[in-house]
Amino acid sequence: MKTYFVQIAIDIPLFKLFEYSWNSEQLGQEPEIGLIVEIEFGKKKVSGIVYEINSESISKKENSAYTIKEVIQISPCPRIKDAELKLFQFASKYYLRPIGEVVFSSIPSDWKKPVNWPKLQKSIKKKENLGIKEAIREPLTLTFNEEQDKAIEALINLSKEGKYSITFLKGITGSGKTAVYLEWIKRITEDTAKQCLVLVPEINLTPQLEQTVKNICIGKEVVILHSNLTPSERNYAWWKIQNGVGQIIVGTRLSVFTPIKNLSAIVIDEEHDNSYKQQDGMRYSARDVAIWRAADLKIPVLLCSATPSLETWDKVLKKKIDLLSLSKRAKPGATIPSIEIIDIKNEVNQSKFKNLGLCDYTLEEIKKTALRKKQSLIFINRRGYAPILTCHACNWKSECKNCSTWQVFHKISGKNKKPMLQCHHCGLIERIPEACPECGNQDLRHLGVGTQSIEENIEKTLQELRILRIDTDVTRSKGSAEELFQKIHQQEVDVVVGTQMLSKGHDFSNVETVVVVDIDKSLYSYDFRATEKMYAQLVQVAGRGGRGDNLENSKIIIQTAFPEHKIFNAIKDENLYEFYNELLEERKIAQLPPFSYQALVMAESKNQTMNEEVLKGLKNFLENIGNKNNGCIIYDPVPRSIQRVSGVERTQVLLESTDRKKLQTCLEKILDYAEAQKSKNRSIRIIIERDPISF
Ligand SMILES: Nc1ncnc2c1ncn2[C@@H]1O[C@H](COP(=O)(O)OP(=O)(O)OP(=O)(O)O)[C@@H](O)[C@H]1O
Ligand SMILES: [Zn+2]
Repeated sequence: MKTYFVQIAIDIPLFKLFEYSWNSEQLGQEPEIGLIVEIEFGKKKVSGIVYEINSESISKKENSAYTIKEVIQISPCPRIKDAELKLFQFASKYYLRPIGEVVFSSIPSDWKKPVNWPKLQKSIKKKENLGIKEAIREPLTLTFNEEQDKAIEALINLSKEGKYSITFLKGITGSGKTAVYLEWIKRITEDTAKQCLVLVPEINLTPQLEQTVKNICIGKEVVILHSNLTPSERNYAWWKIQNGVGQIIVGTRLSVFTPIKNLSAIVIDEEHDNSYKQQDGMRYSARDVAIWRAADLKIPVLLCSATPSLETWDKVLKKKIDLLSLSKRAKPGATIPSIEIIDIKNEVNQSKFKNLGLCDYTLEEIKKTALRKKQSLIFINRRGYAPILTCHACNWKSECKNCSTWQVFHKISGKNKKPMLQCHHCGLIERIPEACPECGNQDLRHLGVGTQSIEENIEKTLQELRILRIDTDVTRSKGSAEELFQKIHQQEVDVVVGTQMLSKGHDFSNVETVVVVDIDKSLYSYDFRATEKMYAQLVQVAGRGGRGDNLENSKIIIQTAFPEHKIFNAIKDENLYEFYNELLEERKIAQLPPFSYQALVMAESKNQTMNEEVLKGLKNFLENIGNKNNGCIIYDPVPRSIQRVSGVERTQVLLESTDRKKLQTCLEKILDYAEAQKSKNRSIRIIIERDPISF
């Protein structure tokens, strides 16, 4: 046995591998790419992954005084397999992040410290010995309708072919998409060697889905993966998946990187959902990574939604993605709610409406719904009591000290449930001033509505009703969201007020009336995706109504001052064809995604001018290396839409190209520039983001 030199990737933000020597005799085996090992880095003992093997040292050649440290030991982690290494390499290159960071994002973080290894192994053994006592379940068997049958058959044929395919299952809300893909997965996993990955957008969606998966796929080991698991839960889940024991994996975006022994199919539920996009660290899209992974493994991938992203829909139209459709609600007795657009133009200036945020008609309908023993759901995308506190005399506003945004007025805040001002960006919490900090006037007023004020208004006006509020302020502790959703399922409440947490995926059986308030700002937004996002949100929210028996009065009430906006016609018949064609046409004319590819280069520091200088330098840099017009448009530096967060000034440059490869080449050059800037000036952070969805 001999000595080798291995290049190791570590979880640090440096685009560099580190050389160590490998004493095969001492380590008991020859080196292999993908092994996780213990090394000394600086003075710390850390985990690293073997990424390259050489028989001679590279660093010694360059610098003979260099002493090369030895790999200390091999971890008990299974070796990262070639297919996964390829996946990590792709993500590292495409999203321009160091490989070590990508690899270690796929492993529970406790494994990063070698001192933990024995403890982690012990905990896995303990859990294995304990065995899981799964409750005995009544299998949920559905008689599928014709469309569902057709979709299932088509999918089964695809998985039999054993090659890459990409299919979009378009189904109106409640049309039984979940039932279809679960039946498919159940059939695939009848072969006990096979594993399937189901990606879901939100953590709070998984409890109900977990039960449904277990009731349909009886006897299969279902593993749930999301960021709210305890470290020991995550560790065991990851272990089971790697070893092929967990056959069905239901997880949020991070699970897309999990090593899976025999991955045979991927489902991306609610594929349009923005939470598939990671917005910090490695800014990846789990949907796009999942599709790449499926193509690489030559397995089928299924995207599902009632409201596809325009990117996906464009590919459907171009026949790059196959289409399967479900056009009816699946449950016998379920209805499609009627849509009522309520014009509030005449009411917005009336003090009654201003105080309540709800018009008389809406209140009346909520009351009638409760009298019929049905539930109402009020959707407002803003938590807190009111978005701004203001002084009537001098026009002072509750601006955050650290950010270029307003602090939100919370009437109930923290454990003591006291009124406070909260910044939703930096988290700054302050007492409500007794008088205006500028002019001393004591008459401070709040502007606009939030979940808390709507809740309070209904409590006051419809006293006999039982009300529940669901937003992240009340669901912060683990498991509490689940408890609250149970209250809705068990008919313990008449009216639910909540944020978008309410809108996705929930299968409520007694919601008759759905009310949507305060959406007008998003209808005319600078964000070119605003209409698409709003459409998806409205259809999803509307889709929570009329899902059970005896809900023929089911209706969706949308309060708006712009009833003529084209979005409302599109929602009325859940017919997206025409509406999407129109949106695509607009994007085509403006050469916006999906007709071009975008990236952001962002600079963050305490100094806006410095940010701009550095970003301006970027253009010169590209010109100097002869890259001026390499098929990319590079726009001028501008402040981000929220310019300052936590005292940090944020500036961006947008890059656009109709050619993905050209954009990639350009970004790789920019990465060199960013790295050079970083070593010159430590007070500035440069971030590159592919395919951004918010600006
Ligand atoms: N063939 C069927 N017969 C009876 N009930 C069905 C059938 N298919 C699905 N269902 C039921 O209809 C309800 C909605 O189905 P599912 O959740 O699969 O729809 P979905 O299209 O995924 O909905 P959404 O997009 O709104 O989340 C569920 O309660 C499900 O059990
Ligand atoms: Zn702030």
